[in-house]
Amino acid sequence: MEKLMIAGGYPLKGTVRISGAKNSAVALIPATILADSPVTIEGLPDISDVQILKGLLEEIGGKVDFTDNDMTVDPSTMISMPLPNGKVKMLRASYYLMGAMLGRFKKAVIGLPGGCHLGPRPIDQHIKGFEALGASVSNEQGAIYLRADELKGARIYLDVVSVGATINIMLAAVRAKGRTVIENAAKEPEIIDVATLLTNMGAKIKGAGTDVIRIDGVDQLHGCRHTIIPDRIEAGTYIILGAAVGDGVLIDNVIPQHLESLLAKLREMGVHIEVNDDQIFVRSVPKMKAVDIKTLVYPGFPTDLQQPLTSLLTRAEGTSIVTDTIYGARFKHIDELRRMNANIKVEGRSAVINGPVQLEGAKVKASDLRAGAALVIAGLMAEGVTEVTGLEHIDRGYSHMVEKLNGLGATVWRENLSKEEIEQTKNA
Ligand SMILES: CC(=O)N[C@H]1[C@@H](OP(=O)(O)OP(=O)(O)OC[C@H]2O[C@@H](n3ccc(=O)[nH]c3=O)[C@H](O)[C@@H]2O)O[C@H](CO)[C@@H](O)[C@@H]1O
Ligand SMILES: C=C(OP(=O)(O)O)C(=O)O
Repeated sequence: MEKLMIAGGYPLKGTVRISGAKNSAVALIPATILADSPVTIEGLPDISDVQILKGLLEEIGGKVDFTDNDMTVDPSTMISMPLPNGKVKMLRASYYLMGAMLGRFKKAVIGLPGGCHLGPRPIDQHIKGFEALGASVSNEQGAIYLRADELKGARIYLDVVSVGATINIMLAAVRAKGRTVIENAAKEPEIIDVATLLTNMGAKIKGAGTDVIRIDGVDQLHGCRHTIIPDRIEAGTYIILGAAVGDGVLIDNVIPQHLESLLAKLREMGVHIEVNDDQIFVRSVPKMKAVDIKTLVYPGFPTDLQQPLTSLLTRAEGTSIVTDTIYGARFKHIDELRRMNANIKVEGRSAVINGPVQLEGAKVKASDLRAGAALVIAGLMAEGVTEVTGLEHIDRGYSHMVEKLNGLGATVWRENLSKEEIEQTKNA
């Protein structure tokens, strides 16, 4: 087990290149199951979620080569192996194996997913979709059992706008008989990316990126090459970091339109931002204004950037209120930020942040992926050294974070935990 050491209080400068999108990657990889010949996905991030999914595809008999961020999957030798336990519990997106395996084999057994603990994360809308397509679904001892004699297109209205349910239903529907219409679908860029891959594989999908998606089922899907979109959440994290401690940070390989809600808020705070075609330049300013933020489905402010932004808001003058309408309990980072001298309290679904304060280095623990990002940003802003544990969460979603930070002039390194520290982490 390791901890991340951060020598804080120094300005960062230079260029950071953004990796492929985690939340696309974790759907694109399972989508390859639906093809009958090899699929290559270019530009995948080097993160543990991707490695785990690679292992899961191999468990079901796929041949997978992952070299220099490009993954080629030969799905022709895959079998419908039950996956009730094991690796599926290590990430959220293993739920996409349900839609993809159901679509290909008309049956699947997949353990309930893991991922970040952000309060309750039900999958009732995924199940409603599978049932509407004709599958019988049961939950037995923590695993979902799915079976269908035949999948038939259906009209499905999502009661909750869900990224996961939208993609999962697409995966199950592309090889179903007839037309499926998903209404009240999520509109996140990752959904368009998955639809693009499936279309390149021969699927017939219209409307991805709007709230009505129409899918006309086809009998077979074939191999293709696909380049993943850049990670807007990783990009947003480095933009926030640049706003916090940047003496001129260029974020390279981004799609600026994916980040409009964040850029608007940062401009409101007074942060200096310049946008080019696929780059965003950000520079910190001595004084920033407090702002209120409400997380919403895309194109609203993303819940995944709420935690990193909280760290920056400790520097803003006045009171900021951050309300998470998607995950009302996504505030486990707040206690840790308080250890670093932040003046924040949680009231219901909101965090109330009073600033400005000078953060101070401390020993803190990442409880989930974006809490980890928030603590790294706070560590870079703080005076003194910060030690962050819980790195397995950060490794799920940030490719080569230490190298990227040090490339901007930070002094950040990983160290093994002592036996004593491992015991303390277990008891915490
Ligand atoms: C792997 C992946 O892409 N993860 C992202 C995805 O998670 P995920 O796909 O799990 O999130 P959803 O969009 O499904 O969840 C949105 C909201 O709907 C609720 N809900 C969802 C499904 C369901 O069947 N029933 C239900 O009630 C959830 O509890 C949540 O309040 O979108 C989230 C919201 O942008 C992001 O934070 C995650 O980073
Ligand atoms: C919550 C997240 O991921 P997951 O849904 O994979 O747990 C995230 O990426 O912030």
